[in-house]
Amino acid sequence: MTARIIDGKAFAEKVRAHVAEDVLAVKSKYGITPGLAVVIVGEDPASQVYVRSKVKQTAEAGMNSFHFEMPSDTPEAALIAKVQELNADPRVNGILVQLPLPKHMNEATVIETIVPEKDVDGFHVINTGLLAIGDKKAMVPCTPLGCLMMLQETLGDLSGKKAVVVGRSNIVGKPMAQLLLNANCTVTIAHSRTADLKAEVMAADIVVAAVGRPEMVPGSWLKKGATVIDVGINRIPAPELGEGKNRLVGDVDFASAAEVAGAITPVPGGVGPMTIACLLRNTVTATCRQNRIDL
Ligand SMILES: Nc1nc(=O)c2c([nH]1)NC[C@@H]1CN(c3ccc(C(=O)N[C@@H](CCC(=O)O)C(=O)O)cc3)C=[N+]21
Repeated sequence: MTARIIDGKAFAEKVRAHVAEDVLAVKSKYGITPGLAVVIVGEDPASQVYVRSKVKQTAEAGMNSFHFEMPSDTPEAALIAKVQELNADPRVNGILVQLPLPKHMNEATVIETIVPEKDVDGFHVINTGLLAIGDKKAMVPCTPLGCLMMLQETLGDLSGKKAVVVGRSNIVGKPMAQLLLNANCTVTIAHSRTADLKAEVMAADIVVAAVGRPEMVPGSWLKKGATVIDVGINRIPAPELGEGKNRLVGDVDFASAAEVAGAITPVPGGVGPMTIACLLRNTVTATCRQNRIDL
């Protein structure tokens, strides 16, 4: 069997085109331009590519993009003051504080400072709680939302499917499990202490891998025909490409998994582009809610 490749890049382009249409409508009907503010503390070279495409795609969607870089030794109080300033700025509809933050900061304290209505990452406890009770007002974290969209596009109705989420982070694993549960899947969350990970994965129709360990899920663990969503973005040395070169791999061993799976997302070109598209989508949603606009 050779799996169907789920083209996240192409899907994300469609989502962004739709977002651009909505932005145009909000502008022409209400004279409002959605604005997204991104705050980055310290310079993490791995996030540079991500930030650049985020800024570029915000502009392409016709939205305003506000960008703030603060040095890594910024006091937490100064970052909180910045967030409060953005909370109060009517041109800013969405606020993203790039994670991880430097170790001297408490991430939860900073995230809880963002007003929930502008929390386009969906990381605020209010949004986490709204998602947990299945309330449509929840801002849903971008990566799990992108994964859900790809699953629905691939499988249609997810009701009754057995899903395993490998990884229990607050930003991917837990919200992913909530979304799958809200979509009527039977959900297992597996993690580093799971007794028999292979058996859990083997039982699943849907596998979402979000652990950050390069190629840790081999094809031999998969049920035949399973749908595999690979959230991992790992940079590993690739001497075959030349000295000092790297390549991107997921948390799933793509070559062996593609022999067994029914459909699978590639890395790159799978979940990553969908994450950014969903961030833009969330920013438009936030703009409409803040201005009581019904598109
Ligand atoms: N508050 C916060 N929200 C985030 O959503 C967030 C964050 N912090 N911190 C960093 C991570 C990382 N992240 C990525 C999103 C898209 C790609 C992406 O589009 N990747 C391309 C490849 C890019 C490349 O070639 O390196 C792909 O997978 O095809 C990557 C990484 C969002 N993050």
